[in-house]
Amino acid sequence: MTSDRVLERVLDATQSTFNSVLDEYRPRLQVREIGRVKSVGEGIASVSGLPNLKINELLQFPGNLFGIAFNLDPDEIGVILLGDSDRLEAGDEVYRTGNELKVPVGESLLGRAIDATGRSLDRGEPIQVEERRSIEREAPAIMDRAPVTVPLQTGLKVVDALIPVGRGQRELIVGDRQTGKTAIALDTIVNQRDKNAICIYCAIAQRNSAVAKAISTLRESGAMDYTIAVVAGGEDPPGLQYITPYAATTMGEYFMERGHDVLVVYDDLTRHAWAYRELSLLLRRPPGREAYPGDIFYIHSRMLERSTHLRDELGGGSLTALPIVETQAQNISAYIPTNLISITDGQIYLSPDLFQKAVLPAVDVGKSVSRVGGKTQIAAYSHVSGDLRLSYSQFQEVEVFARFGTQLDEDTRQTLQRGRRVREILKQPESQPIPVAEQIAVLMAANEGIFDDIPLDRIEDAENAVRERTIDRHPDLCDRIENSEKLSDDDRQSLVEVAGDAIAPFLDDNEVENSADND
Ligand SMILES: Nc1ncnc2c1ncn2[C@@H]1O[C@H](COP(=O)(O)OP(=O)(O)OP(=O)(O)O)[C@@H](O)[C@H]1O
Repeated sequence: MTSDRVLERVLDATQSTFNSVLDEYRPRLQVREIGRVKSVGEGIASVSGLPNLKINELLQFPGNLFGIAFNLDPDEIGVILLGDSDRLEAGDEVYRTGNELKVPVGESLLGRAIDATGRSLDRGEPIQVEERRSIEREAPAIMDRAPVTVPLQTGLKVVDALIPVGRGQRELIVGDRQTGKTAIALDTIVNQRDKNAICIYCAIAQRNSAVAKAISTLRESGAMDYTIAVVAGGEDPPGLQYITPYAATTMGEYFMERGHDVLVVYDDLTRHAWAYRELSLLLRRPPGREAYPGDIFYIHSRMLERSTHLRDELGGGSLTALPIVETQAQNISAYIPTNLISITDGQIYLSPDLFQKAVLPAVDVGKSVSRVGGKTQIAAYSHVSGDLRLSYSQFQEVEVFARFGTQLDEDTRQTLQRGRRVREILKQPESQPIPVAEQIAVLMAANEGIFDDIPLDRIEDAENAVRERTIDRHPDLCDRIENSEKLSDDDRQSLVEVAGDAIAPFLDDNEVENSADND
């Protein structure tokens, strides 16, 4: 073979190898849409150059900072930032992620304090993410919902007897600052121990000390075992505060869809509305009443609509919402409180006047209502709630006149005597939930006038004696009450007799006839 021929064959072979390599070559291309930061403000940024961006899409900024596309105008995009924006500058690059914000969900979150994006706030191990879900999800359809039939016991006599809450209900806790709103919600969480419920405490822009206190109360009472604390601090960017309750709802839905009963406390939605107003004003959305944007009702209604009781075919789980709203100077007709009152299925109103008089929990029974819970109440409450409500409201009316020092007839004197004792009995210290059977025993005794002759300062001891004696003497009856069985006349008679025995020592060593004068 001539050298020319050899060269020709080598070239042919090289050509075919080259062609086959070229055929197999797949360049690794990554397409990223990159925009630019136009300007940065307090918790927001304005971005340009991302024409295909979708609303609510997550954007990535330098320094692992994320934001959500909020305003899509033709020439610029308004973004709410979810982290510290100190180092962000005009001209920085912005990347699309193609996704909405998704938060971790799952059992690994139980017992942890986290922020809305799943970052650990309790200096524990990093969160093990099993699954992520979008923070904005559609509420269950009407056909997927079942009626609310099971009670959610708060362990508070005044709430369980007079303003009962059902699993899947939305009950607003409303009141001025420092009236014990958080305390009621935390007591309810503490009372879910051994009741197979999952709880989520969602703190929005609360003082750090208040959040730390709430979490330590839950830890001390063992409630963190079944609770997740989702927290946005007061100094966190408004964007993070805004998304926190949606993230908490998504975390709750995960458990609801697995058939659990879930309780979510939103503490509080006044501050959530403030965060949204701040963002809207910074992004130049048109302000409306009290400078809130036009969709302020919708941000709360679409979130609370996600609370429900699912049909058995869908697992039968439930998500109960206890949103908290703060009023200024007892003005419940302000914009945000009225919105929330109309969205929810009732409200527990806390009165600063009662708080000052040390009537705690400071629940104003007259201004509180539960539109759903009554149908779910444990059967035994039907023997006590009606009479209790009547005698208490009569007392409240009469008490106003009695202050003028008028001469009182015997009936009025008795109404006052009973009412003062009922009020004393409805008092309850924090973090000390009372089981249903003991509540029934005490409230039935109060209705029957068993406490009428006991001086007010001894009522608490007498009440404790009645509770102890009832559990001791009638454990079977207590079990039946807990199982929502109806009480027979004999059962009621036995409860009243036991209460009569239990309070005897409190009558003996006191001048009975003077008790009314001591009131
Ligand atoms: N039942 C109770 N018995 C005794 N103290 C109580 C009771 N309920 C609340 N308190 C006390 O009242 C104070 C205010 O309670 P809490 O923080 O729950 O009120 P709040 O309305 O949530 O306050 P804020 O407006 O700051 O959120 C706390 O010091 C709490 O310990």
